[in-house]
Amino acid sequence: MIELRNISKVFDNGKAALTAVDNVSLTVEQGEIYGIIGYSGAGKSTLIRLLNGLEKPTAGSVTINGQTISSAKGEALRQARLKISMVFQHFNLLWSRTVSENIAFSMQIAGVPKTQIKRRVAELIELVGLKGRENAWPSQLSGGQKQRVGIARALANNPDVLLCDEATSALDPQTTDQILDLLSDINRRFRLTIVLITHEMHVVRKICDRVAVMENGKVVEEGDVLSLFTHPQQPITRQFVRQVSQYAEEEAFNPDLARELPGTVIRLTFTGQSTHRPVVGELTLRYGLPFNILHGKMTQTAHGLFGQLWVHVTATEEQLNNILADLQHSDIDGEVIKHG
Ligand SMILES: Nc1ncnc2c1ncn2[C@@H]1O[C@H](COP(=O)(O)OP(=O)(O)OP(=O)(O)O)[C@@H](O)[C@H]1O
Repeated sequence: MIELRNISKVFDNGKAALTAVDNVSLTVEQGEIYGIIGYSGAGKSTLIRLLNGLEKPTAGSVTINGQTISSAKGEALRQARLKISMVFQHFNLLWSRTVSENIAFSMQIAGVPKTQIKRRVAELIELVGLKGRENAWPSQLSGGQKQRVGIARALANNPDVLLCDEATSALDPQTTDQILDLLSDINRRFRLTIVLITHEMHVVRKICDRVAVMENGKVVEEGDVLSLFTHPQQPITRQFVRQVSQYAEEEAFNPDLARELPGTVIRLTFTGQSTHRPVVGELTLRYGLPFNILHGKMTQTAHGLFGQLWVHVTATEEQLNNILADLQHSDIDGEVIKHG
């Protein structure tokens, strides 16, 4: 659906060159919610502007639905951009137009007949939950309502791709969740491909299928959300994972606890179906050993739960090997973090 091949963007003001996006290659599948996370200055905004053709890459190509956006010009680029919509952090509404008029605007520009516009606006108002607010002015709306208008407006021309640029960063946590639920609902109902950029891991955890982590213009880590949460490889990814409250630093397992105990401490990491199994109970019954739970945490993502449990047990070498084999068999990652 979306293919970025070796994309680089260098800004050169004559004195110094700055590489904002550095050799990025990504593929986003049709119907996916794809997150791009990074701190300020990582290159996310530049990357999203390359996706909708607002910036031309210095090197590489951007292809959306088989069309090469990076080399499209004039009318071809204009037509392609009609199918790539954007939702902004600060809503970017027209303040002198009502809710309905804001939503209608891009259809008027595209020359859609009036009766069709009226029907589509009513449909979109319903979809984003703004019934009764059709004639309100943007200044009369809450932040969440403004973003609902922004989303309705972005959907007006039935886009193939919805780009969200920090769409919830100006909202409070409760409103953020409502807007994320709306985006997730739209994605499911219309199989609309969504690419969102954010600096909040909560957004990724709540609605993304896959995620790319950006640092200094590069994608340093990429994968499905559950794998990234359970096996973050890069220090920056670990920092983002810790951002999510359940994984906050103060709730991390205290390694001193393991050092003081005789025997073995195993960290179990489970995802998906394995979170529903009474694993510790099963192991206790099978081996007749008392497992002591030292620490545990669970996190919900768009693809189900994942969790980690730290257990302490005194077992023979043979029992321990069997326990680890059993865990592997049940799709649970068992890591001995202290032995003997
Ligand atoms: N038009 C431009 N001219 C020169 N430098 C630019 C331009 N646009 C972005 N940059 C630089 O490119 C780098 C990446 O910026 P970008 O806005 O893409 O990052 P970001 O991850 O979106 O951060 P933020 O969330 O703060 O916008 C920054 O160092 C920025 O100063």
